[in-house]
Amino acid sequence: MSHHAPLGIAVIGTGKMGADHVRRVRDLISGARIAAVVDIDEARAAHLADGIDGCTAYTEPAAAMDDPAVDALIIASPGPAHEATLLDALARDLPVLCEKPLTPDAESALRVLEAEQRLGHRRIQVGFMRRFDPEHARLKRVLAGGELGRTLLLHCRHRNVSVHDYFTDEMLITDSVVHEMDSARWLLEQEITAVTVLKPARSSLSPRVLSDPQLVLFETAGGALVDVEIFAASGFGYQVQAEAVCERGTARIGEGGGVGGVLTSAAGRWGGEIDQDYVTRFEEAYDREVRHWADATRRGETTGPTAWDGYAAAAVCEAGVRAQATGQRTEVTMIERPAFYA
Ligand SMILES: NC(=O)C1=CN([C@@H]2O[C@H](COP(=O)(O)OP(=O)(O)OC[C@H]3O[C@@H](n4cnc5c(N)ncnc54)[C@H](O)[C@@H]3O)[C@@H](O)[C@H]2O)C=CC1
Ligand SMILES: O=C1[C@@H](O)[C@H](O)[C@@H](O)[C@H](O)[C@H]1O
Repeated sequence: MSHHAPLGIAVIGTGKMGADHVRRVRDLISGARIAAVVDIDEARAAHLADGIDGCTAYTEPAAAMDDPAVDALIIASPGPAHEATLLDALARDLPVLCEKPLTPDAESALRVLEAEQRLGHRRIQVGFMRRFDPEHARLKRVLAGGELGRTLLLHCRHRNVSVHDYFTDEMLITDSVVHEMDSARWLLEQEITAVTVLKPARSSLSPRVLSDPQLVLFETAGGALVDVEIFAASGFGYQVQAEAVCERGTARIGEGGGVGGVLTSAAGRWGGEIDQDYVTRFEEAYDREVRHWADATRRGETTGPTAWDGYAAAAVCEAGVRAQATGQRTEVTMIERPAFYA
């Protein structure tokens, strides 16, 4: 498929991320337009469609997929809804940008992986947008450059101001730490082999259903250790930080506090602002991610993070959820990487 007419995109799930992707495609992505929006909340989709020329609102993902104006999909419904939509999309050979997680557990991710392989070509890009973040890309280049030697440790901090009211302990792993699963695999170019989860005293300010914060430890195939602090309701700001400790030095990102990292000195104080949300902290990454996907799709290609990457993260999530529940170090079980995803 090579597109001259604008690529007609359906956005499935029009909550926080979906609505942001709709705005992004509408305002920033050349050669693409929003042809449909889908939400089980009929009023939400209808309200969004109202402001966009030639956009139809649906409550069923499959109905949008059957709309001849729709060439490709962005899936931004919650993780547990992704599998059914992905399988329907693959059955129709539609290109998809699927928000992370691909699916929340390994078995469902494997079903998606198998369906894409049966189709015989890649159609899924997974929304691991940190790979498109300039800071993460610089860290990747430094580590790949080899001057610092092997990476032995990766210290990560992942702090949200707050989370949706439907957030659970499990989602700390499958919805939040899933980002570090992907960034660690990508930065270190190694699979994660085991997960341990430790819980300090919970913050009395976090939602009662959450044991928040938690400390998650990954072991990797090459012997590196990755520790991740996940603090879902930190209250004060959005921070994603990483420091790689290598044989000949360290490299760290995420210290600037986001919003351009401007440090001010005034009125007897110094400091800067901290982003309050991923929507601003990763704005450039999302823009680059969606542009990359739309451009590749118009060329008839699928690139970026693969369904294999989504499956690998889901396999680690599954071990992580078990480790969280049992307090035990839990080994990751995953299939061999199929040649299809080499
Ligand atoms: N890459 C990133 O940094 C981020 C990714 N996400 C991901 O984006 C996705 C959506 O997250 P949010 O926007 O925060 O959630 P949200 O709760 O704000 O929005 C989800 C929307 O999907 C709708 N929905 C639920 N089931 C559906 C179905 N089967 N079909 C169609 N619509 C359905 C809901 O009614 C709601 O409007 C999740 O996969 C999440 O992990 C979310 C935030 C940041
Ligand atoms: O993907 C995201 C959310 O779904 C998740 O819940 C947050 O913890 C992450 O920081 C954000 O990037």
